[in-house]
Amino acid sequence: VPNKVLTLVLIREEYRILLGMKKRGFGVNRWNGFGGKVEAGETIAQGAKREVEEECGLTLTEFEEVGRIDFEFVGEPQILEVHIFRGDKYEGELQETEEMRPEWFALDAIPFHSMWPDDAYWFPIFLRGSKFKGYIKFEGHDKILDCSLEELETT
Ligand SMILES: CN1CCN(c2cc(NC3CC3)nc(N)n2)CC1
Repeated sequence: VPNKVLTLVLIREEYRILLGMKKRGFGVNRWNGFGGKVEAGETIAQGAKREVEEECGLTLTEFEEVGRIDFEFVGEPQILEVHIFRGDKYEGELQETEEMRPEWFALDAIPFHSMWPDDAYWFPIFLRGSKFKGYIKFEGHDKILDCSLEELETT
């Protein structure tokens, strides 16, 4: 079964990061970056930029892919291949949408208890500016069975 390619964008400033409270669908009631599926005819980066606009109204003007995590769920054949981007510069007005309620968080107050459990493992690598790739196996949506993360060159 081919992987399902998804995007995740974390817009980060010096001392704060932009997250959105997911109001419906996959990951509902958890804070997360912005992202979604990659559509036919668009690159992964174009898909990432589109999802940010759709989910919070901002237009990314500078962003780069910094990580990739393959997620497996016990009992499900399809791997989620999540491409993670750091958003550096943006334009536009932050807005709440049907999908997401955006909010800025201080880097020392990231609400990990209300996020996907894997975030606590790879956010520290992301926040020190490293590139990374990993594989994380879940049982359901709350239990991590295996986690392997590799830090690549430091950007
Ligand atoms: C489009 N979405 C869906 C997937 N996603 C995930 C997934 C994730 N863990 C995986 C066990 C689910 N952890 C974060 N932080 N984000 C990014 C946005």
